Amino acid sequence: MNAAGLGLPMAVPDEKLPARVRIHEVGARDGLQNEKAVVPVEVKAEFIRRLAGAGLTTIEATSFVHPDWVPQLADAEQLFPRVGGLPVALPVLVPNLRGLDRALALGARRVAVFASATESFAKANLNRTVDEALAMFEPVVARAKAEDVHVRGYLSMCFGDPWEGAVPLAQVVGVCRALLDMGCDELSLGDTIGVATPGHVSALITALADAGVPVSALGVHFHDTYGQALSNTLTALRHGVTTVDASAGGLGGCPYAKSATGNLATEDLVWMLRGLGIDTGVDLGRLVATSVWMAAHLGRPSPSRTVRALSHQEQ
Ligand SMILES: CC(C)(COP(=O)([O-])OP(=O)([O-])OC[C@H]1O[C@@H](n2cnc3c(N)ncnc32)[C@H](O)[C@@H]1OP(=O)([O-])[O-])[C@@H](O)C(=O)NCCC(=O)NCCSC(=O)C[C@@](C)(O)CC(=O)[O-]
Repeated sequence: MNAAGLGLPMAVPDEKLPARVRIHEVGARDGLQNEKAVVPVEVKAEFIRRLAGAGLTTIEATSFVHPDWVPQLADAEQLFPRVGGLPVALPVLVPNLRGLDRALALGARRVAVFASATESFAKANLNRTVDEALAMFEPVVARAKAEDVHVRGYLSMCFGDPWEGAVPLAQVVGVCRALLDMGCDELSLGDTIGVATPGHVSALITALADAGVPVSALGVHFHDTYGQALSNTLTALRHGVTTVDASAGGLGGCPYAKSATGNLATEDLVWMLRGLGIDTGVDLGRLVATSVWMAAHLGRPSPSRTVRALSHQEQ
């Protein structure tokens, strides 16, 4: 499948949009953690190699969490050495010092802690209150920074929570500030259940900026439950955000959040950005082929509209 020569629309220059966007690819971690079947480690490694071959430069590889909590990623020790030598950034999730030790022992240079804006999700995902989870992350971030390891701070349920409903902006801003103050290099604003709309995205980024959070430190992480992920992304870009999380083929969800569906598909994102003349360095044809290949392993078609449109003869 070759996406070249498809008559892509001409880009109209828009000075509010960035010239380049960094895609933080989460398919191998956020995507595969939610699959019922455990994908064999060699297939995961090949997935990551193919994603790198398609031009993605930040590929979240796996999680060093308790294997009983996320059995789909229990093979982190086997996976990381298989891909660690790739010339791309390979962040991994670590909830605590035990997870950080495991990741550092294998040479990980980028880690992510994952906080929640709500008490319900903190309890479901980490068996902790919001404050207890932040206390658990503090020594993780301190040790990672001491070792010159880059730290991302995820913040889940920024726009709505399946148990608590609407999440006040001030609550989100407070946890973002705590993550930055403990030393996180960047934040990822998670719409874990995909309920955000563009006005809400605008309101949150404005509230964060008003609280002194630099927009350059923000990434966005949208799920596409209500079909809003691209509109939300465009809104974030207009506010100056240049890091966008996406999952190849739209794989994903979260095992500890009721109603979380797939992430924004990387192909859908790349299609939109190309149309806007925004550089990502991604070869869309190779990426689509990768998602078609992974869909075959999972035994079902990719939910990504772009994958379906560009590969209808192959699925
Ligand atoms: C944090 C814990 C461990 C607390 O779970 P806990 O049960 O409270 O654990 P604990 O601290 O009481 O320890 C119990 C045992 O687990 C061991 N243990 C403790 N930590 C580890 C570790 N890292 N690796 C291996 N073993 C570990 C520890 O050593 C101990 O072993 P024992 O002494 O009894 O033999 C657990 O809740 C957990 O692993 N949670 C992870 C959940 C998860 O990964 N969720 C998905 C990622 S978040 C997400 O997807 C959202 C995101 C990021 O995409 C953004 C968005 O969309 O919003």
